[in-house]
Amino acid sequence: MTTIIDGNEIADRIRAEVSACTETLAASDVRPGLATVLMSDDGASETYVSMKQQACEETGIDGFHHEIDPDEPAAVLYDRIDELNADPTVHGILVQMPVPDHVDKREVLARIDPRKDVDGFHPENVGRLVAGNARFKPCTPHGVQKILAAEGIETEGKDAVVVGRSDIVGKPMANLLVQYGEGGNATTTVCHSRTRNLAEKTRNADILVAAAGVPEMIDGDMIQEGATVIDVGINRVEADTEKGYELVGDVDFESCRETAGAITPVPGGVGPLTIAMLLYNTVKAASHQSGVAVELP
Ligand SMILES: Nc1nc(=O)c2c([nH]1)NC[C@@H]1CN(c3ccc(C(=O)N[C@@H](CCC(=O)O)C(=O)O)cc3)C=[N+]21
Repeated sequence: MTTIIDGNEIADRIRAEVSACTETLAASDVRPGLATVLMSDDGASETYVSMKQQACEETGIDGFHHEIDPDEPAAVLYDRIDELNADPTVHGILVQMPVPDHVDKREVLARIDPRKDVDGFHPENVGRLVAGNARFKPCTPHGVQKILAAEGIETEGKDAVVVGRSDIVGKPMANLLVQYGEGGNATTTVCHSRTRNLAEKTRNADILVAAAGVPEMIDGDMIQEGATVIDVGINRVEADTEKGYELVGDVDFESCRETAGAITPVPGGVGPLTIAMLLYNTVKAASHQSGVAVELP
């Protein structure tokens, strides 16, 4: 029997734990604050940012939302980041990606105070993660680790294959899987657009993480019987629905569901965990900055 992993349920449990932490902080008059900055007209980005703000409200986190017209010069965004860095009510800062072409993405990531970098994308935090001393684990890969733990899926000694090498998912995911300790110790392979004989690699995976951003690229004959299949892809594809699109993952769910031992759906799989781990990192940031201890799992 294939397990269809319920990401919403796992995320709800983590959100309850985060709420307990915000109560602990509130008892010391600390209210965690998360600033989100959107410099884009993209509909999907708007949806995701508003979901993050909603999630903050539900867990006792102050959400501060900032919108910058995508036609403004890059300096407007840089100045806003400087202001948020200096604002003591803001413990976490998230600049929604992608930013417009005339904005230097690397400058954005490097400019955020690394102690407020709840995405974990600042070079200092990337370095710490790789060194096995993470401050903030990037939300999506951290969420995948939480899914594996919640489902009792051991990673130690397993063959893990990550498809995709992005800075926000593929690279940190592979790093976490290969590291010493819980949720790590896997023999990890990273595949990407230049990989030869991809199916040969993916068929070797006990744990397959699909994060290439290519709709339904992983099909049933590319996976091993009983594999754990984690689908990080969230692709809007045109469809005859009310909204004019539907969400599909990087995994062809129907063709994989029989063969897989466990599989995450899209939506309702990894996505909700990404948001839960953002709340988690925000509470962690507030705890560090205020010196009030919390017990995050
Ligand atoms: N600095 C930055 N940090 C991010 O974490 C970040 C970002 N930029 N840019 C865009 C991506 C995308 N992202 C998602 C988070 C949750 C869902 C999510 O919860 N999805 C729901 C469905 C949502 C829907 O219905 O559209 C699900 O999968 O069940 C999706 C996408 C965070 N991102």
